Amino acid sequence: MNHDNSSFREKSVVLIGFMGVGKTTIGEMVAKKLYRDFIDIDQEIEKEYNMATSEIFQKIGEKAFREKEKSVISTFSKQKLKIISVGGGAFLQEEIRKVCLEHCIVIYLDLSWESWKERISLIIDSRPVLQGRSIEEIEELFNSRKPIYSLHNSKVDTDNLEADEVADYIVDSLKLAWDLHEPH
Ligand SMILES: Nc1ncnc2c1ncn2[C@@H]1O[C@H](COP(=O)(O)OP(=O)(O)OP(=O)(O)O)[C@@H](O)[C@H]1O
Ligand SMILES: O=C(O)C1=C[C@@H](O)[C@@H](O)[C@H](O)C1
Ligand SMILES: [Mg+2]
Repeated sequence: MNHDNSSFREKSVVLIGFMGVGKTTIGEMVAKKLYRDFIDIDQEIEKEYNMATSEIFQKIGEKAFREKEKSVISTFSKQKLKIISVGGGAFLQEEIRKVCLEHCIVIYLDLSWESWKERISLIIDSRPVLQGRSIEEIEELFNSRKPIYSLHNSKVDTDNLEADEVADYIVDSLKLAWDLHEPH
C-alpha cells in the first residue's frame, strides 16, 4: 500500500544494486536527461566527513558509516523529484528499504556475476568492503546480497548494455509509468 500522497510523477527515483553495477554513473545520466537533481549518497557522506569512503571505514568505522547512510537516505528519500543513487550496502538496513519503498520509485540494476567480474579492477581501490577478500569470497558476498535487492518497483538487466543505454531505458520506462499513472 502506498502511504505517500505526493503525485506519482514527482516521486524521487532510487537506484539500488551491488557495488559497481553502475548506480552512480547511470543515476547521473538519468538525472541529466530528466533535468532533475542527482544525489549520490556515498558522495553526500564523503562530503559530510570530508573523507573518502575507505578512510571513513578505517578511521570511524563501518557502523558509523551505516548510521550516517541511514540518516542521509532518510532525508533525501522524502524529497521530491530527485534521482538518488544509494550505496551497494544500503538495502541491508530494513529502515532504508522501508523509507525508499514508501516514498520513491526503486529501480534495481542487475548484473550477472560473469559481467561484474570484468569490472572489479575499476572499483576495488575505492570499495573497502571488497578489500582483503578473495574472488571466491566476493562472489559469495555478491550472491548473499541478492535477496536484499529483491524489494524493488522495477528491475533492469544491465548485462551487455552501455551505461547510457541503461539510462535511456530507465528514462523511457519512467515516462511510460508516469503516463499510465496520469489521472484521466
Ligand atoms: N553499463 C556499464 N557498462 C560498463 N561499465 C560500466 C557500466 N556502468 C558503470 N560502469 C563502470 O563501472 C564502474 C562502477 O560504476 P559505478 O561507480 O557507477 O557503480 P555503483 O553502482 O555506483 O557502485 P557503488 O555501489 O560502489 O557506489 C565505473 O568505472 C563505471 O564507469
Ligand atoms: O556495498 C557496500 O557495502 C558498499 C558500497 C559502496 O557504495 C559504499 O557505500 C561503501 O563502500 C559500502
Ligand atoms: Mg556509487
